[in-house]
Amino acid sequence: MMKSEELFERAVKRIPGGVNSPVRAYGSVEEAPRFIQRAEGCKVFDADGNTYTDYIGSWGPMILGHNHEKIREAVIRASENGLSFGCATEREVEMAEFICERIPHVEMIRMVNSGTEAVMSAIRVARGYTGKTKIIKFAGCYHGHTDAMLVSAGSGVMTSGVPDSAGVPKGCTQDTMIAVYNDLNSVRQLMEESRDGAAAVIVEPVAANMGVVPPKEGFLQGLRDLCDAHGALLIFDEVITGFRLGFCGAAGFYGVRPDLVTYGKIIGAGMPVGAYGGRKEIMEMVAPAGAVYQAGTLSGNPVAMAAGLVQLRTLWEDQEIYTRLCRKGEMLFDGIRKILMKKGIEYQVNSVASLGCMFFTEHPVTDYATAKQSDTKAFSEYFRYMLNQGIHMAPSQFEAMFLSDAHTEEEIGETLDVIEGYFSGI
Ligand SMILES: N[C@H](C=O)CCC(=O)O
Repeated sequence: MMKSEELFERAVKRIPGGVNSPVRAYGSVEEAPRFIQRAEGCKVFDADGNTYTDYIGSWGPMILGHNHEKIREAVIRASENGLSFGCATEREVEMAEFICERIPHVEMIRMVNSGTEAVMSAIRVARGYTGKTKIIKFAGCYHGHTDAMLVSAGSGVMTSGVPDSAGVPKGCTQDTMIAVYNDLNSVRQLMEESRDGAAAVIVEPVAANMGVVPPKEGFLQGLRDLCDAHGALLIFDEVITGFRLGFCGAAGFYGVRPDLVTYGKIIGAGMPVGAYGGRKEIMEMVAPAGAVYQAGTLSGNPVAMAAGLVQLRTLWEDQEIYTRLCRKGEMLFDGIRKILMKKGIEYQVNSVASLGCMFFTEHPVTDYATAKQSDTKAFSEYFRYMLNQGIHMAPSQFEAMFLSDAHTEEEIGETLDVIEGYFSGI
């Protein structure tokens, strides 16, 4: 028996489904996921001694690659002074200054512990600021597992085929309105239909939790205009795109300014961190400055801040990283497109810079409904083949492939050879 199987046998007895997040499961409690022991650069190493080229990247934060020397050293140094104080520290101020002085739409920021918390808090602030309750979200976008956002959600919720979640009272979701991604009319209609209007529109500016679905030309600006016309705030959930598409995230990449932005794991270079920020007059609503309550013992944790600051400084000081990431994205995703074309297969490849995915469908994927047309059985076969050939990807059709600065052209080329091998065999 493989070590991963042994570990999984133990895990399922004590951890629901044997995993601490559903997206780590390989589809059933019968199949053990590979248990990862360590990672370096773009490689992960499992408990059975296998090495993989990794395209999960801890679901996004490993922009510089795994176990980056400077980040590791910062964590070790910071931890020598203690792990958590639950009190104000200089590093939190450095982090807030570093971000606010470089990202024009973030005038004030509050650290939290995850993207889920960041979204939950941003929504509360939007409601407090506007005095309205309705929130518009898009089918297939995933904003963490807070009750109000578990409606037509992407990521693991979409993979499970159960779009909402048991245990969420109707009262928690009755003010969440669902629009169609890339369809401004659906947003306009919801805004016009709701009596008091919406407090906010929240969107993944590049949807990356129903596979990768880029915004159509004008979609994000259209949301900005609709929000302005109807007195709603625009919230960009940049948990995946923030500091990845460019230092200013999707807002900078597409030139659209949100009122609030949410960040996640990237700010902590993989440590458990989240943050939300935006216009000063809105953020000043947050306690203790204002009347919107939000708190957290571990928020702004000194070790996480130390790790995150090194990652953000490195990204800021060497912005060529973004050019390299784009080049690698082109190499991988255009490479897949070429293979498919050569083989006469009409699957869709969607990508933006270092994010992308292949949909197992012939129809263009622009929203939740079209993403769901993908043949998930065929994807699962492909996933298993890739894994056995040393390519580590999310086990779901509805997640992104993440590139890092540590992926070399050689490794991307090897990945393309494996993909070509798969499509030569079917
Ligand atoms: N797609 C999710 C967030 O980015 C995957 C992470 C998780 O739910 O564990």
